[in-house]
Amino acid sequence: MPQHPPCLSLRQVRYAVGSSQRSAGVKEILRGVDFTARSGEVTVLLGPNGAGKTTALGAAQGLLRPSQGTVQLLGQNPYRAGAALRARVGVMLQDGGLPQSQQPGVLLRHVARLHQNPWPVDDLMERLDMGDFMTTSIRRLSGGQKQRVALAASLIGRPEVVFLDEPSAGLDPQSRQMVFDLIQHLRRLGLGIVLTTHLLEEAQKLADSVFILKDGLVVRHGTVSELTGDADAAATDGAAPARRLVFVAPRTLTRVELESAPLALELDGSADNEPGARWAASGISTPADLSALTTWWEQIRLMPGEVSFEARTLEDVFWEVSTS
Ligand SMILES: Nc1ncnc2c1ncn2[C@@H]1O[C@H](COP(=O)(O)OP(=O)(O)OP(=O)(O)O)[C@@H](O)[C@H]1O
Repeated sequence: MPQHPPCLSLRQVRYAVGSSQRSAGVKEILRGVDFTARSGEVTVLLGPNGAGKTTALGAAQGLLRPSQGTVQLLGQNPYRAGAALRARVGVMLQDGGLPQSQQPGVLLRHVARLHQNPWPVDDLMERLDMGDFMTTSIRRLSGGQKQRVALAASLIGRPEVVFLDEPSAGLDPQSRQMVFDLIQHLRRLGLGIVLTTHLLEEAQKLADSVFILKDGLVVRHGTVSELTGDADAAATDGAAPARRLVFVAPRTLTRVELESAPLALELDGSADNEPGARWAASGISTPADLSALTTWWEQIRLMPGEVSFEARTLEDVFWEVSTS
């Protein structure tokens, strides 16, 4: 399948603060970041607190000037570009960036008038179910309502690229689904969507491509399947990164039985080794590992109930990266 064209690229971007003259010295926040986002795709930037996500997005939007490296946003250097480029880019401001005394309807109609071909306010209002609070001042809105106003404001100018910072933080499941649907719609329209989130389940569902940042460097990137190992498994002879298998033991396992297990076993959410306890076997990456486990069940005459195989998730990958 042909790849979509890049709408944003960071190449070996470094960003340092401080001065060698000061006692604190120079602190390098970005240490050579490579990042690409494509039109018609959702690109998710993940990373633990302090990894450098906000700084990288600041460089991507032209708010910061990298100490080294290049940034191209819609083919231009965003730090040098003027209003014409800014009109083609949407940025979702966090709550603090919204004018608190305004009503959402007044704000969105005002912003719409600043653009040549704005997204119809009524359509956005409907897609984000904002009808009930369009005439309430922003100050009085709930956190989730403010989130939706901020999202609508970032889209009203029909940008080609949109930066969404935690777009569904604090939303109830119904509102979150609306935001999901809107993001899918934006993707179909061909926008480049750059998203940061701490909700890894959301990232897993939405992302075409994921970049994980740690200590100012991209430590992993790829599609969700590539990162969780599904793609490897399909491409090779079935070997994949280690997974977990959870089973319910209908009886207590003896110490001797546990010691003879071919793989590391641990209780999974059950407090005691008693009938009905859930056990997890980790480190399963080949059919031979599975076979060793079933052979062991046969040897100890155990017929487990509820066997389930847990696929690796983006959350597993994130934890591996964060704790390594
Ligand atoms: N101007 C600055 N001066 C000194 N340190 C800074 C500056 N800007 C950022 N930092 C530090 O750089 C690191 C990366 O910050 P950044 O805000 O980019 O991280 P983040 O990944 O967005 O974190 P979070 O998930 O907590 O928002 C942090 O340790 C932060 O304290």
